[in-house]
Amino acid sequence: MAPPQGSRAPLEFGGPLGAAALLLLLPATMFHLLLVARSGPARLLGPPPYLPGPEALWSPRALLLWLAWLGLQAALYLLPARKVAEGQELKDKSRLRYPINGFQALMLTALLVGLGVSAGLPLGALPEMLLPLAFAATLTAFIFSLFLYVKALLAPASALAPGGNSGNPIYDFFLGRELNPRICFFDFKYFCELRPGLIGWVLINLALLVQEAELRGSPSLAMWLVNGFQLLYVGDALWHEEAVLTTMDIIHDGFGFMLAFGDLAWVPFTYSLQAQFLLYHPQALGLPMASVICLINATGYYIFRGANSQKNTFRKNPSDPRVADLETIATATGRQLLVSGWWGMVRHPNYLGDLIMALAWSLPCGVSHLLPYFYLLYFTALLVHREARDERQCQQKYGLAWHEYCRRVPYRIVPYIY
Ligand SMILES: NC(=O)C1=CN([C@@H]2O[C@H](COP(=O)(O)OP(=O)(O)OC[C@H]3O[C@@H](n4cnc5c(N)ncnc54)[C@H](OP(=O)(O)O)[C@@H]3O)[C@@H](O)[C@H]2O)C=CC1
Ligand SMILES: CC(C)=CCC[C@@H](C)[C@H]1CC=C2C3=C(CC[C@@]21C)[C@@]1(C)CC[C@H](O)C(C)(C)[C@@H]1CC3
Repeated sequence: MAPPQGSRAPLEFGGPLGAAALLLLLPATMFHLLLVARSGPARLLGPPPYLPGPEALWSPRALLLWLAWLGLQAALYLLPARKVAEGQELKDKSRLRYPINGFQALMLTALLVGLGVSAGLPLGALPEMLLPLAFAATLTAFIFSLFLYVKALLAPASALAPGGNSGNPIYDFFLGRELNPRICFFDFKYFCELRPGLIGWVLINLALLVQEAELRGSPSLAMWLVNGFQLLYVGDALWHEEAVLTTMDIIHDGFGFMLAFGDLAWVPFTYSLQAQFLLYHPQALGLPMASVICLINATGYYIFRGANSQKNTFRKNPSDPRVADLETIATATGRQLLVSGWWGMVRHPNYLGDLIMALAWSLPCGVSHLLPYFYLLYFTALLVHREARDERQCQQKYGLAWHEYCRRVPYRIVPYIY
């Protein structure tokens, strides 16, 4: 059994108490949002319209459907991949290998859903099942995180994450102990981060669009925009799948309840909130306003993609002609930091682009309710917190060079503001 590691790593999320609170708060928030989105007043800050009884949450059919979805995505993950990528170097100097076939999984899922619908599959009935499906996903996340916690007890010390090994079971269960839990080639964290939740999100959006068409004759322009923007975001994530290998979640965070619940339940059931809201609260949106919103989304996407691609290209090969002319700072680790281009504008240009897109996803829902802006508010808090965590890690990693970078690029996310 591996001894607890990293016990001196500073505790995050308010330590064991904060982790215990989040274990309850995150699922409660998700169910609150699901209930409120379909209620008339749709008040984000008000009480839920009713408290669902066990019969509204528990459905063997929903559980079966959810497990079949996970099974389908796992089977698609195991299909031959166009490429196998290597991850970052690990503590023991080894590198893990990852299949790059996420976009293929998205396309095959679309094909299967298309075939199902033409054979009579009632996609428009899915929105009625959101509550029991979310319950099934939450249950799965709890059981799966328990499995991951136990599995980590058998893992060698070198396989453990820098955080998540405090010795406090609740904290470690929440944060995750093992960095890259796997069975053979099947990497649980990498699979969950990009497949069932992200693809499930766009499928739920599509089902909401279909139900709106069934109810009102055709989908509204607002629903088309939300579906289109979020499909672009998910398609982009899967097209640039390899880039996820350099994100904080894969490199630094253990795989525990936070990510398992986040990937499997939180993403599909709360990120589809705008489309859920639009089904029950139709909004009239004119073409001029729709064009402005498209422009906002395009600007956000341009910054998000430009910044992420610039960093990934640079990390893969600093002499790549696309980044070779950028100004850099040398660090004691041998790695360099970009100080011009996107990364010379603010220290997290990719977060800025992501936030601008988040705004564009909410605007089609109008300004009469706060609820569709939940994603923007939550995401701002998540990214500000994430930026602070990354800052600490970079300070540790790069020391003086990081200080120099912060001096040269003083703003974190929004130029001249933050
Ligand atoms: N939709 C959602 O719910 C969420 C989306 N995201 C998105 O995921 C993406 C990835 O985010 P995340 O993993 O947090 O962070 P980043 O992709 O920004 O990665 C941060 C890392 O980049 C490297 N880095 C920082 N500054 C520089 C520089 N100047 N030059 C070169 N490398 C630098 C450092 O790692 P090193 O030096 O070791 O390479 C640092 O640890 C973002 O676009 C974010 O918006 C994130 C969370 C949730
Ligand atoms: C509140 C809660 C449960 C927090 C858990 C956070 C997770 C929901 C997010 C942490 C990092 C994420 C990323 C994406 C989705 C949300 C989570 C899992 C991401 C896959 C979305 C698509 C992007 O293009 C991305 C690949 C850059 C991104 C990676 C981080």
